[in-house]
This record gives sequence, C-alpha cells and structure tokens, in this order.
Amino acid sequence: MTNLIEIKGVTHAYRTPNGPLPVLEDLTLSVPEGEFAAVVGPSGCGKSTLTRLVAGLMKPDTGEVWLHGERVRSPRKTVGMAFQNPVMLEWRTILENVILPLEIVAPSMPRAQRRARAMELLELVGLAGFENKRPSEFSGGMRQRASLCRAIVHRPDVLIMDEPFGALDAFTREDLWQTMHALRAQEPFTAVLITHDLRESVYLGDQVIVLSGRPATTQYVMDVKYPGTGPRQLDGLYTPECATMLATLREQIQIAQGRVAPKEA
Ligand SMILES: Nc1ncnc2c1ncn2[C@@H]1O[C@H](COP(=O)(O)OP(=O)(O)OP(=O)(O)O)[C@@H](O)[C@H]1O
Repeated sequence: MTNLIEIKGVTHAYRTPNGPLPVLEDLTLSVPEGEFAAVVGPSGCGKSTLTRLVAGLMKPDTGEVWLHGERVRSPRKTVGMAFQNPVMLEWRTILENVILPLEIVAPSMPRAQRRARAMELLELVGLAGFENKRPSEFSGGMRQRASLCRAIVHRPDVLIMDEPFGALDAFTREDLWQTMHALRAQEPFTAVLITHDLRESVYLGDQVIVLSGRPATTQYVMDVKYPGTGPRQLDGLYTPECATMLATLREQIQIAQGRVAPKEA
C-alpha cells in the first residue's frame, strides 16, 4: 500500500513575543492511501499545527510534508477539512453550503451535476429532505453532518478533521461515528482525525498515532485490530480486545503528559 501522507522529520516553532515556541520536533509519520489515522496527544501538543502543515496552510521550519507523491508547499485543493465548529454561510441553504467547494474547485461542473453530487452525500448522512433549510435551523449534529458532506463533496484525496465531534453530546457523537463509517464505505477516502476521545480513535481509526507532549513527536503507533468481521459495531468497544487497546492508549497519553515513566524496552 502506498503512503498518501508522508511527514518526514518535521520541526516547527511559532514565533511569539516571548521567543520561539517549539511545537513539533523531528516528527515523522505516514498514512497509507485509504487508511483512517486517528491522532491523539496531550492538550496543546501540536495536533492542530500538524493538520495545518498537511493542508499546506503553513510551512514547517524544517522537514518535508508529502501528499500523493507531491511535496506540499502551498494550500491544497485536494484536502477536505472539517472542524469542531463548522462555519456555515447563513444566507445559503444547507445544500448551497455543501455545494460551495465545487463552485471553487470545479466551476465548470454543470449546476445540476453539482446539486446531484451534494444531494447524494446529504442522503447518505440522513439529511435528505432538509437540504433547503438554513444552517440556523439545524442542530449541532445536523450541522456537523452537513459539514462532513461539504468537506468531501469535491472528492478530496484526504479528509482532515480537527475534533469534529468534540462539541456533540455522547449519543449524537456515536451516531456521527456510524455516519463516518457509512461515508467511508460508500466513498473510500484517506482520513486524519484529531481527537481527545480514545474510544472514538479506536472505533474509527485503522491506526492511532499518539503524539508526545510539546514539542510533539510520534511517540506510539497502534494498528487497530477491531473485534469482529465486517462493518465495525459499537458493541465492539465493550469487548476485552478494545479494553486492552484503550488501556494501552491511556497509558501512552499518561506517558506523553509526563505522568508515568515509559516502561523499559
Ligand atoms: N499561530 C500561533 N502562534 C503562536 N502560538 C501558537 C499558534 N498556534 C498555536 N500556538 C501554540 O502552539 C501550541 C500547539 O498548538 P496546537 O493548536 O497545534 O495544539 P493542539 O494539540 O491542537 O491543542 P489542543 O489539544 O488544545 O486542541 C499551543 O501551545 C498553542 O498555544
């Protein structure tokens, strides 16, 4: 499997009035094409900075970021992004909001085709029938569903999500996890998810990458062996296999926070 994302020896510091703030330190990681990588780490360690580098919104001080075999040096159209608080244009309907990236990336696409593409996704996430509503009429969960559609409507190479479900209640969040699996089953894409929720990382991730405390480096990578065959079931989270994976991740986070010493190899 080829790697869609390659981050090689990336080091970055922000310039602040108090001097440089080192955020990433010789960070190396890769995400194979079609895989879902969940990234966890202590608060403030540099997770969002990492997403900005992959999207080409920032350049690292040193090191290289590669996407689909091309060095990332500027913002990429082939990246879709979703955030905790999706910004929607209130004067547009939900359908018109979802169509927006196509207007920018594929301006020559016929209007009917754009609408059909957006509707296809809205149906997939359970929002068919709501397409003519305004964002203000939507709940947080509905906004986030629409935001996911908008992020992948132009079929990006990679979907980057920065705590997209962080502000949702636990039940809505679990619904959205299932929606995410449904979306991926329909249109396989490579994904990077920043999250603070270890259960979410295991339920959604093919791999979970644990970053160290700031300045962040790749501390630990777990290949998720989710119990059961076929589509992942939420019940799987309550099995001994998942309990073991979650305990390992929790310990890694505590090491990253400096609360526990790493075990001798
Ligand atoms: N533009 C900036 N200028 C200066 N410092 C910044 C800037 N952006 C982020 N930082 C600082 O860099 C550090 C890493 O920030 P980043 O948002 O990447 O961390 P994070 O792991 O995503 O945080 P959290 O888990 O709290 O969401 C933080 O200390 C933050 O305050």
